[in-house]
Amino acid sequence: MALIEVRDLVKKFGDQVILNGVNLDIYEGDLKVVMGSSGSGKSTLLRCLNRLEEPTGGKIVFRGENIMAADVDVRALRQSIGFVFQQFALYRHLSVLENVTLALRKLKKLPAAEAKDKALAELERLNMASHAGKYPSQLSGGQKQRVAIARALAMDPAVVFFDEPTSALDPLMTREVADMMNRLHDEGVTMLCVTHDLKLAGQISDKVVFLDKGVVRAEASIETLSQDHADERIRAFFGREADY
Ligand SMILES: Nc1ncnc2c1ncn2[C@@H]1O[C@H](COP(=O)(O)OP(=O)(O)OP(=O)(O)O)[C@@H](O)[C@H]1O
Repeated sequence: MALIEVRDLVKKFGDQVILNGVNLDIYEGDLKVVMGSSGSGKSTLLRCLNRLEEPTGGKIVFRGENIMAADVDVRALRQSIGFVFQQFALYRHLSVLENVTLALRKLKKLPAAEAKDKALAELERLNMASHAGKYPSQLSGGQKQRVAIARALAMDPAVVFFDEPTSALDPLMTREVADMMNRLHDEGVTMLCVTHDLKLAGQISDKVVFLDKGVVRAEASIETLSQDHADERIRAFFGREADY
């Protein structure tokens, strides 16, 4: 059984149809990448999956539970989904360690010492423990993103969502984040990443989902999508300067 099953998902804003029947399965251990042109609804899809947006129709089943049901525990749902954003979303006035500890104290209600140990272990996992006492302004973009990933993982989520995690990063730092995501994939962490960064997609995933005009148009390797796909528009989209 898939960890997340998306069936015929529809999302409209007024009479603008953004998602028009999306079908997608995410299995435990997947590192799945969703690509699509700007405005194709990638972020909206992620936001429907953790109920930050109210879907207009269709079905989302998460760990066997219909999360569109009226009585779903949205707080618990959000706690089981880690989120990593383009702009890192770290608190500037808190140290790296405090940034990772905060949610463990506030949401998981861990005692201070336990929260600190857990946070340090996650920072260690992301090769960031030696930076624990620094502030975000003292870190490179790639390092900030690794702290954001450590913070997401510290909550022991069932899946981590990434929304354009490398948009603010140069190619070297993108590689750094991609390497880390690959390592987490090897460790069995389930991840769903939306991006328009072909480099990142090529570095982290052998299967890419193409979202176009509100539906999943194709799911295949970038090589297949760029070279062999029958739809010329898909070949053109994935055939862009792909020097990954
Ligand atoms: N709260 C909202 N109200 C109205 N329209 C919205 C809202 N959120 C998103 N949209 C519209 O939905 C469409 C899809 O937006 P979304 O951010 O999901 O696309 P995207 O594929 O993630 O784009 P990008 O790659 O540019 O981030 C856009 O046309 C956007 O203007």
